[in-house]
Amino acid sequence: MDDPVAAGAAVRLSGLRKSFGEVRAVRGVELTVAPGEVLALLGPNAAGKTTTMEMLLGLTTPDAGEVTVFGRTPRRATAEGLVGAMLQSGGFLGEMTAREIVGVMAAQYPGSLRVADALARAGVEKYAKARYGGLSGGQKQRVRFAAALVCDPDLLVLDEPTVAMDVAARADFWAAMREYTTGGRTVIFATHYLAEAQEFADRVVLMRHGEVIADGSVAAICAKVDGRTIRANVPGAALAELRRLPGVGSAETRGERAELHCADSDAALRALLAAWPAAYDVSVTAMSLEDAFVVLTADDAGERV
Ligand SMILES: Nc1ncnc2c1ncn2[C@@H]1O[C@H](COP(=O)(O)OP(=O)(O)OP(=O)(O)O)[C@@H](O)[C@H]1O
Repeated sequence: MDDPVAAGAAVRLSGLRKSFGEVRAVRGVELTVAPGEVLALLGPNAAGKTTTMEMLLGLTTPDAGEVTVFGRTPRRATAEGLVGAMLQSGGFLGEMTAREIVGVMAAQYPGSLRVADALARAGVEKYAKARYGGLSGGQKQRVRFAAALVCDPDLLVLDEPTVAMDVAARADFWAAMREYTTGGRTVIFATHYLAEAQEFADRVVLMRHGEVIADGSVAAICAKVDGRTIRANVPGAALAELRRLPGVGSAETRGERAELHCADSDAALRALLAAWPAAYDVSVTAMSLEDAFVVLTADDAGERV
């Protein structure tokens, strides 16, 4: 490994491929993650995010390509306690308590946190003695977070970590994550909550059909998509008519509420108001990560990226 960035990387994925029968889940992913980066892995359902993470953790064997985690094989990095993971699949025995689960994890790694600290960081103390099987979905997620944290890993890999958490639990979770990353530790998380990526990630990697289609800061990803978004209530307008307006790249409607992604929002706005003078509640905004996501992952978007 001659490249010093790659040599010191937290994670390096090169030429990674994985198929399940006819399904080409991951098609040649290249990714180098520096220590200390907080990276959000985004993409629509079936984009290949979970499969990529499972290969990164050594849980799935790639058909081709190479994975290193802190210069080691994924299994070795995990065995050394360098990696903590929270995945969608797999759970814990329902009869065990959170304290027992986290205790079992801690016993495997010499440099682990105290069990009570991991439970506190994940906000689990109140139900630490309750059976895992009797907890709610969001509570189970917190226990899984405590189990991922307890080995005090340098890299956390989290697949949709806040799914099933309520608003307060999500806020607690991200506060704990901020504390964890302050020391320069690395996080890779997949999410469908784009606001979480926008707020917490230094870097966003967008996958679609098993490939990385965009990689950069939130600002850089948004800048990949030219233009602005016009939102307006447009009584009587058909979607096809809106899509044909000058300057409009793509459009969606919900009832009379229209959302137009525009390369030239000035031209689009003039034409919109000329055609439908009764349009109201009009706003024109720069691209958000969510807008960019919609445009970049649309099925005809392959040529734009
Ligand atoms: N064990 C498996 N057996 C067969 N097909 C699989 C398996 N795991 C994943 N796939 C397929 O690979 C593709 C990618 O799935 P993956 O779970 O990696 O996507 P994802 O981006 O994580 O999706 P989601 O956002 O829905 O979690 C999908 O078409 C999925 O059906």
